[in-house]
Amino acid sequence: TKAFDVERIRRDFPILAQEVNGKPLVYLDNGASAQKPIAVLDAMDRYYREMHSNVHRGAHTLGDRATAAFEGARETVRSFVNAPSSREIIWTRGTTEAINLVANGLAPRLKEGDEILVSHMEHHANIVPWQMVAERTGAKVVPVPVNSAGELDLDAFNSLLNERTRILAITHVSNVLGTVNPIASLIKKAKDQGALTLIDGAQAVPHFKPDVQALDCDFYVFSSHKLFGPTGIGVLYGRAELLEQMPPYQGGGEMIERVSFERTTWNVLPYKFEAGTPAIAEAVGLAAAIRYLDNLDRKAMEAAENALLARANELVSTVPGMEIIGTAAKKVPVMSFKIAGLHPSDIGTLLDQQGIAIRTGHHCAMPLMDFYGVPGTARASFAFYNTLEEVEQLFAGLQKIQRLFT
Ligand SMILES: Cc1ncc(COP(=O)(O)O)c(CN[C@@H](CS)C(=O)O)c1O
Repeated sequence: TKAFDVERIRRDFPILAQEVNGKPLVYLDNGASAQKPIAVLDAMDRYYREMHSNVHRGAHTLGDRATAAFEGARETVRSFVNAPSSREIIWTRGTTEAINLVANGLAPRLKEGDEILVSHMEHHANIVPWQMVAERTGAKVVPVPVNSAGELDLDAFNSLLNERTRILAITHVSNVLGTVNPIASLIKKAKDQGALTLIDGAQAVPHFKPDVQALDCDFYVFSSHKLFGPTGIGVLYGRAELLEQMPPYQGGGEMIERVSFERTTWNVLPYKFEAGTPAIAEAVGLAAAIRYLDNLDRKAMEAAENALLARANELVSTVPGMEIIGTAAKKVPVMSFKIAGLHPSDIGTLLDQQGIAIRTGHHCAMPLMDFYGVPGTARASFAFYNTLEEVEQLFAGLQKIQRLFT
């Protein structure tokens, strides 16, 4: 794989070339939201300048242009996840709404004593919707524990998966730990038990393309804004035969076939789940982000990301009292950590004064914080446009803080 020319790549991301607090911005909070390439900005600008209209109304030329752009974006997403049909690609506001849609759609199948298997490393978006549905149906949410390295306890998984397991809802990648779960085998085991499978791909898709047919999962969800696309839009991939059986998530225009006060019938897939005017420009922006990624050498991108994480791991020992939280064998370039004597939020604030952006807190994964016995962590999450120099700057900043404040 040819060397990854990160300096040329960085010129595609205008936001990176700025100073924060008088220092060059070092943006290491990509797990919270990634930055956007010019190709995305141009695609959305061009959409509004030349194509915008409401969609699926078929009344005039601009409407046809907007509809073609919108449905073309859906096809780009279909290809990105290798779904059999674009009917199985549902636009949502993001990962959170996609999971809520599925949880509500599967609720009619759940009864007293049924189990929904999740993991202890889940984001609240893949815990709370299931708790809400369990509350209503008498089902139970059962968490699979993780080990101290932040890997799923596979023995526990095997013993917790049983004939009462109706759904396995699990993250592909942990937003806190960076752990990549062995989801292909987890999905197979769940299917052997007759359970449906939902995979939270929010932190996976910035690093690799999911193949939903190879994974053979029933649902796969992610957000555009973590995949270098705009906020306000996300994707639910769902197996068509399941989506057909699920009731609509929201009512309104678009999702109907015929409305009368006597009886209302639903539209076909995917529109049954897309009530109201959609996020059209955002769909166009997400498609542009996917095309941008498709033009990158993915192997080189992965090698560059792994080099960033390897450099960070090497430098941990230069900061007295620093400890990594999440040391799985298979990780994406996310590094949560704590420093003895320092509160995570102080680390974040003091790094920001040096122009360095990381995230601190519970990262919407409180059960995981409880497991580690911490109120929160500091988290650096790298993207392919970060540089080894930025990793060095992070640690120089941490060394300075550690010296000054402990
Ligand atoms: C694994 C996982 N699952 C769901 C979500 C929610 O994505 P939304 O686009 O907000 O709906 C996220 C978003 N995690 C951000 C914001 S809390 C982070 O800083 O880690 C996630 O990482």
